[in-house]
Amino acid sequence: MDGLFIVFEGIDGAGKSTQARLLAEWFREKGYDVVLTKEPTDSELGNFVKRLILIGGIINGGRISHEAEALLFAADRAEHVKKVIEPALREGKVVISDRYFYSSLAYQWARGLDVEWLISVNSFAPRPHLVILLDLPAKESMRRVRLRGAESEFDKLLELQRKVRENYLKLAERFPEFRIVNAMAPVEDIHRDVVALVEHELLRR
Ligand SMILES: Nc1ncnc2c1ncn2[C@@H]1O[C@H](COP(=O)(O)OP(=O)(O)OP(=O)(O)O)[C@@H](O)[C@H]1O
Ligand SMILES: Cc1cn([C@H]2C[C@H](O)[C@@H](COP(=O)(O)O)O2)c(=O)[nH]c1=O
Repeated sequence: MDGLFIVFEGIDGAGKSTQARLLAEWFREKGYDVVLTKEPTDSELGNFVKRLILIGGIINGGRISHEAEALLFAADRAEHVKKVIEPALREGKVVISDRYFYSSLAYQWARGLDVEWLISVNSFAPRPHLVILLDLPAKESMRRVRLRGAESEFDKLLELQRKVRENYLKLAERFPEFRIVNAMAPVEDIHRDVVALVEHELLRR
């Protein structure tokens, strides 16, 4: 594949969509053809998955299993890969995705699934050239997304974000495409760090 494939990952509110948009603008100003995309996708399947997570995974009054949830994310991803990512890369475009299969590894692992099973379920997904992990403490994530429900709900969500963050840091040790960026910095400073990583990758090609 000739194009360049970059993924932003991180816990909720880490600044992925902000940085993905800024990076897409940076590439476009330089004359590159860019596809800015995300997961879950904006397709019918992706919207179904998004609605399902928002209502806590409940179908017909019962919670679906975490395995079924992981497979639904993977089904949306398979369509994303076949219909959007691979065609754009074949045409030599820059593809920037806000979340990808590493989100399944970090989140569904935090929900108790086996990470090796998750890796195998997602093995159809081509590895990107760069994964930019926007690393943020869970408390700041909660402040940014303003998830202020009942105290018990807040504690549960905070604990989940903590686990997800830890998982991402473990994944960064396992997958060499990861680069960690401090997401506590101001937006413009993070963008500058991201551009430096991308320029380094462009020089290697
Ligand atoms: N570096 C930053 N410092 C402070 N606030 C930020 C920073 N980057 C983004 N934000 C703010 O934090 C919120 C979440 O940002 P954004 O939507 O980019 O994150 P995200 O990682 O895509 O979130 P989600 O995973 O929930 O979709 C927004 O209100 C955004 O303006
Ligand atoms: C792709 C993917 C996502 N998730 C989770 C992560 C977030 O909590 C939501 C998506 O929210 P966003 O505001 O659109 O980023 O879904 C997941 O658990 N597993 C995945 O594979």
